Order: sequence, then structure tokens, then C-alpha cells
Amino acid sequence: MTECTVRLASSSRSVSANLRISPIRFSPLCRSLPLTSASIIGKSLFCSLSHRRISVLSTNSTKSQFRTKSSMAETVTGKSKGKVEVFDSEEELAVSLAKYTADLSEKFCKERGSFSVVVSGGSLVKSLRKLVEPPYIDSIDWSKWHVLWVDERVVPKDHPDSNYLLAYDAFLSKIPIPSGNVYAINDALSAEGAADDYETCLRHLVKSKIVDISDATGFPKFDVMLLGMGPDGHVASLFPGHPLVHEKEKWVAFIKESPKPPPERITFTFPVINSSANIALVVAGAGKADLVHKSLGDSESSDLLPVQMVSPEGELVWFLDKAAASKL
Ligand SMILES: O=C(O)[C@H](O)[C@@H](O)[C@H](O)[C@H](O)COP(=O)(O)O
Repeated sequence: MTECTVRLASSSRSVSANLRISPIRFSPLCRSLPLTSASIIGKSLFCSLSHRRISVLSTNSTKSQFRTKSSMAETVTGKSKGKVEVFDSEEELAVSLAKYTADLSEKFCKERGSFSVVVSGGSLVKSLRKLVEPPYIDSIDWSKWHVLWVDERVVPKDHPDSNYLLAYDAFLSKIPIPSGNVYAINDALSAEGAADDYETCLRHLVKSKIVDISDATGFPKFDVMLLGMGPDGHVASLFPGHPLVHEKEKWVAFIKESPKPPPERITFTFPVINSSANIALVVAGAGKADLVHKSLGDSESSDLLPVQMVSPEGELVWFLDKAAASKL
């Protein structure tokens, strides 16, 4: 069964259509700084908003592309599994991303009593700014959040390249999250040591049921991963053409020759990323339009970009601004 959701989003209203076709609370090993410092078969499809015509640009059994013609908000592309939302501006994207995250927080806090959140570095972090503004700053139960990084640069936590520092400055310092629920890497270790240490930390979190485990894969199953995409199609620190993209055993790996500086990093592997209950891929700016087009287009190539290998057990949602979606 192949499923995809096409959602038309705008500041004033939105509509979505589901299309189906057949065929340890705190491990001492994890160091935190105190928080002070569709494929559809057919020719065209009309959504319930009658003026918005979504044209099927291409079809095959697993992937299709759609395009809307609308002056306000634009969507859309469909993939074998996923949802693509396109916003008029990065500002609107950020508003929707905050709602998405807050809604998941509410759901998982209710269901599991906690919420495991994984973030990347890069521009994604800025797009999380609306989470620390009303109404979410007051409505989210931050005490139940557990925050980890999908990848981290092996630098001191107060170094300008640190993903921890980026997230700390942008939102962790602004929310009442217990410092023990923020799992930064041990920056006193080598890249290899930091990766092992982070995996041990993750194993403790799974054992103490703070992080779920996937019955299907046996890998950790995070409630949500909020990820960016690099201009070369990398996600986390999994770069095109690097053997780490094929890692099948490790939960956390290290890289010492990252093409994007700084060179030494640790990263979650694809089995962990793809066991997630939810993944948001957040991409903004015209500079990534070609890559977005390539990623969401039909690809017969066996040489997939890392971003094309993102395929979670749960739901994948792309958050794009109009500029990033301009070549769809
Ligand atoms: O540590 C990192 O480098 C990031 O985690 C990385 O995976 C990032 O998310 C992408 O490179 C996108 O970054 P931009 O959105 O800034 O291009």
C-alpha cells in the first residue's frame, strides 16, 4: 500500500487529502551544560478547495509529483510515503513547524508520559523560534521533553560550531526544561569516544523507556526528529558518497573527514533515523530549490542522496518555503 498526503497550506486555511493506492532519566554519560550558561493513478485531481488544481505531473507505481496553481499558498509534491507542505514564507513555515511540534508533544506526553525530540544543527534551529513564543512557550509541558542531537560537531560545547550551543542559544535557554533532559555529547572525548558514549547514553534512555524502541527494527524510535537538509543533500552528518550512509549496525557513528566543516562529528545512523515515529525535514531558501526538486522527483538511480534515504517507520513531513519549492 502506498500512501501520500497532499496538503494545501496558507496562513488563513488549509486542507489535506489522503491518497491511497493499492498495489535513566539522566545518564551521567551524557553531559549537559546547566541551563544558565501520491502516487495516484489518473490525470488530475481536484481538492475540496475547488480553485486549487493539483496536476499530476508524472506517475508511476511508487512516486508522483503534483503542482498547485494558487496565488496564496502552494503545495505540492507527493512521494511514495510522505507529506509536503509549502509555505508562502519561512515565517509561516516556522509558525506551522511550532504547531506540528507542539501537537506531537501533547500527543506523546499523554500517551507515553514523555516526549523524545531530536534536532539537527544548521538553519533548522532558527525555524524553531516560534516554539518559544506564546502560545507554545506556556502550553507545552517542557518538563517532559528529552532533547538529543541527530549529529554534533566534536568541539567544546561553548564553541561557535557546537550544535548544542546553537540550540541552547536559540531555544533551550528559553524553556523550563530540566537540564538533565538535555543530552549533549561528552566534548572531552575523541570523535570515536564521543560516538560510543552517546550510543551508551541512548541505550540507557531506551532501557529506562524514555526513548521508545521500534518493534520492527530493534533500533531506538524517537517521537520526532526535526531535521535540516544540507545543500548537497546530506542529513545529519551522513554525506553523499560516504560509506556511513550504509551503516546498518551502529546507533551512533563518527566521522573525521566531514566535507562540511568542522571535520570531526558524530551522527545517528540511518537505522535510527528511519525508526522514528515522525520526521520533519525543514528546508528553506532558493539555494536549496534544485536539491529539493531532485530529492522529491522520480529517481531511478540506485545512488540516492542521503535525504532521499530518509524513510521513517512513522510519518515524514517536508516543511518547505516557497523559495525552496520553486523548482517543483
Ligand atoms: O551539524 C550540522 O551540520 C547539521 O546538523 C546538518 O546536518 C544540517 O542540518 C544541514 O547541514 C543543514 O544545514 P543548513 O540548513 O544550515 O544548510
